[in-house]
Amino acid sequence: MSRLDVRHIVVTPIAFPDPPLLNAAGVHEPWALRTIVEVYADGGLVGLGETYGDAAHLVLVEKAAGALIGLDAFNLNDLRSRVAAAIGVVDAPDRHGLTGASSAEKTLARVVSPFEVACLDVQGHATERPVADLLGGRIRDRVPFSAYLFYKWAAHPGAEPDEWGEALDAEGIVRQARGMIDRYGFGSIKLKGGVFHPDEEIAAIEALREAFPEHPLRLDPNCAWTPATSRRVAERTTGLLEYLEDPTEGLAGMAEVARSASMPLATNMCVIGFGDIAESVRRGSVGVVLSDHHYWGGLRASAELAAICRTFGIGVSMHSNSHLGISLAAMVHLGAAVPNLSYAADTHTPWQCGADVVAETLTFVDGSVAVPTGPGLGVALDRDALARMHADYLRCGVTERNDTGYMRSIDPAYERKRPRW
Ligand SMILES: O=C([O-])[C@@H](O)[C@@H](O)[C@H](O)[C@@H](O)C(=O)[O-]
Ligand SMILES: [Mg+2]
Repeated sequence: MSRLDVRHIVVTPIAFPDPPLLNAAGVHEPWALRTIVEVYADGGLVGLGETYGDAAHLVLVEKAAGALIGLDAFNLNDLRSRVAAAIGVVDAPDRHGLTGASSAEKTLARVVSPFEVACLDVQGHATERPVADLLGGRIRDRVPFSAYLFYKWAAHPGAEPDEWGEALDAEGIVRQARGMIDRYGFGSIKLKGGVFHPDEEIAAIEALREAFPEHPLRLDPNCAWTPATSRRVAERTTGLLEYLEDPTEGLAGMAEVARSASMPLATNMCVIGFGDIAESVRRGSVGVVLSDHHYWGGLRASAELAAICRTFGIGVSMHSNSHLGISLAAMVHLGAAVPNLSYAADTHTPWQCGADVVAETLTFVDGSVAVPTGPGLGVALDRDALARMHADYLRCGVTERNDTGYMRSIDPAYERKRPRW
């Protein structure tokens, strides 16, 4: 096949309603932001990508798009070089800090990612093969996800309650788990912690264990605890958790906790780039890495990460932020092709409350999503939804995810602390 050149790229920032989910940084704003990338190539082929919508990131994505015209959609190395040259050495951190520290390397990876996914989608359409085949071929036909529970308010201030209702204690969390498992069939459960005193979050884990004796459980406080608190929680949750995610900050702190914890420690906050892996292995900081193609540089980079983890006997799962159906499809293709996806992946899909930018959203059956068999990612844009969500972006007034700022607008005494306990 001859070259398949990129002719035109459309970058569209969008917003969709987000429930008031609580975390260690504050609370989700009423709108979540994403950016949708459409890459048009020779022969009328189009590929899709999805990424963050924060203003500083959007500027870089737009800059990169301009540099990719004429790129051969099969040359993903050239894609990375062009993006690097277009944006220069720049660090565009996210404000919430829930995906760990920022760096120029991570910023570049974040900007490359949606274009890489879109080019793989183009390649898939050109070859009439699913993206999973381009990543080495599917090892599984269905990719398992976990129920991702959040403490939450019933509604944003002044708004109508959302479909999930309030969850501010163990009883509310068990109710939420039941609703999510009834609807999606998830076979494992993750609780987003770092919101209440660790004793309350341990009580929620104990209540989940009682209500769901067979479901593997995880707890993720996003580094809200000191190493000493983390060790205490690890001891009290022995036998309850399949892994404890990012209890404390940094590779040294995690290693200190890992030395006494009976369960593996997982992370999407301290091993966030290839440069972190050697030190993590040397220190024994983590037993599971949650890959995320949005900030590891795309699907191929995430597959490389998984191969390195395999070498060192480190487990692999997938991290999630608020996302829509293009990202879900990308995660499913990656999950299908990674041999050592050792844990069910995270997803925020239930929190979208049905909103999507793709025409036919992939569905969960028994907690898993079937790997699409059609060409490319196997999802198509719903153009009316895209236009509606872009209009929402323009009118919603949110240009950057700011969980702490939003929380402070409701409770001026709120302070962001890491660690808090
Ligand atoms: O959506 C959230 O509030 C999560 O806390 C998210 O931003 C984290 O990045 C994530 O889910 C995690 O696993 O740390
Ligand atoms: Mg996490």
